[in-house]
Parts: sequence; structure tokens; C-alpha cells
Amino acid sequence: MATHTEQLTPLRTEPTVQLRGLTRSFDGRTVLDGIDLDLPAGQFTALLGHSGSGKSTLLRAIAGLDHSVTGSGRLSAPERVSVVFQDSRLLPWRRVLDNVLLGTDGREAEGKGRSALAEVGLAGRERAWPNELSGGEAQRAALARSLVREPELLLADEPFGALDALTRIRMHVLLRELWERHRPSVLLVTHDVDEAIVLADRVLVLDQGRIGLDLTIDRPHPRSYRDPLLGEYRERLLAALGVTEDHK
Ligand SMILES: Nc1ncnc2c1ncn2[C@@H]1O[C@H](COP(=O)(O)OP(=O)(O)OP(=O)(O)O)[C@@H](O)[C@H]1O
Repeated sequence: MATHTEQLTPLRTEPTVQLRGLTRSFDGRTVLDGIDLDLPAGQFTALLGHSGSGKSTLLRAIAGLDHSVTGSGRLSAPERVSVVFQDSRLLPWRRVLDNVLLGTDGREAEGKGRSALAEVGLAGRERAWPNELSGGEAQRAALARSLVREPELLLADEPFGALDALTRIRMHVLLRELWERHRPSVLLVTHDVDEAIVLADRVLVLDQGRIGLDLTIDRPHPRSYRDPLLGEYRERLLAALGVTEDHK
């Protein structure tokens, strides 16, 4: 956890993540400007915002990966947190299963690693090298690596940003299935309004260092991009992002 941020003492009834007055700045420029936010246990939340709005900065703060960044505020997050990035960050000199098991120990770890790989559709690829995987398969392996830690909170920073459209849709289905089975709290950073409304039950828009919009998406799953009832949510989110009809 960042040393400049006071640790809130979590109570059982409190949400998984709690932020109070969280600020972060770089070179005197404020990127996060006093954010108050609760993420309830088991909620799937997406975070939208323009490029440079501070989405990754917020995610890194919650992950406790920002010790050298100037800031203040109060933050509480669970101990078991997994982070997935746009690139899989697999170690090229370790086989897929060894990558998944990295940092785990105990006799049951290998079995858990194998079943996590099976869950993401990579059974039989345990001994493959990372460079033998496609981009989508590498992200599946990264998801398996995050799952094996049984996280209470999964932070995902544009995890599908580098994938082609079809692979992206398959990964959406997979991520939602994994969430339904394991029920961690999820915070998914994305640029993609449709990805946010198809996957998440709550969508936040980061704007000028604050949460500019906090929208509950009250539609059943699985959702389709073509669902006309999602259109209203899309319009509200695009408006919050400053995208008007003329810009679409
Ligand atoms: N380590 C750093 N040093 C200096 N400035 C930084 C650093 N990290 C982020 N910033 C600045 O903070 C602002 C927010 O960056 P951040 O990466 O959080 O935005 P983002 O919303 O995730 O952007 P994108 O969608 O383009 O990934 C940007 O202006 C960025 O240049």
C-alpha cells in the first residue's frame, strides 16, 4: 500500500474497496482529485475515461503499486488482489503452467494451476512456452494466473485492448463466466463503452480527477451488444465522455 495513504481499517460489513479523498499527482499536476468510492464485495465494475484521465493511476493505487507517486487520502483494499494488464506479462523463459504457478506454494498449487488453465480453455497447453501462444491464449493464461490466487479483487487494465474483435468477444464471455463462478470484485479499466456495458453491472466514468458518472446497468446477463435497451446506457456514458451525436 502506498506509504502516503492512510490505511482504513476494514470491517466485515464494509465494501471490498473503499477510497476516501484519494489524490494522486505527477509533477505538480493533479490526476486524481479527492476520489470517494466504494466497491462492494463481488461487484463487477467497469471504469471508463478519456486517455490520460487517470484510470491506470487509480487502478495502480488500489493495487498498491504506486509507492513513489505523490498523493494522499484513505484507502482500503483486500489482501488477495490479482492484476491483469493489456499484455500478458508471462515470463518467456517459463512454461505456461510454471507462469501460472509463479509465487504460489503448497502441495495443492499445481492441481489448482492445472484446473485454472482448464477453466480458461488451455488444458493440454501446460508445457507450452509463452511464445507458442496466440495473443488471446496468452491473456487466457494471464487470467488463469490471476485465478489461481483466488483473489477477492481482480483489477484488469485494458486486458483485451490488444486483441482482435472476435477474440475480444470470446474473452468477454470467458471473463464473465469466470466472474460468475468465483465472484471476486472486479474493476475493469477499458476505453470501450460497449465492453463496459456488456460486462459490468456498474460503470464509472473518470473525469477531471473525479468520478463524473456512476451508472448501474440493470440488464440481465448474458448481454448482447445489439440489445436496444442497452442503447440508453450507451448514450449516457457517451455523453459523460463528451461524445455527442456529431462526433460518433
Ligand atoms: N509515472 C508517471 N509519471 C508522470 N506522469 C504520469 C505517470 N503515470 C501517469 N502519468 C500521467 O498521469 C495522467 C493519467 O495517466 P493514466 O495512465 O492513469 O491515464 P489513463 O486514463 O489510464 O490513460 P490511457 O487510457 O491512455 O491508458 C497522464 O497525463 C499521464 O501522463
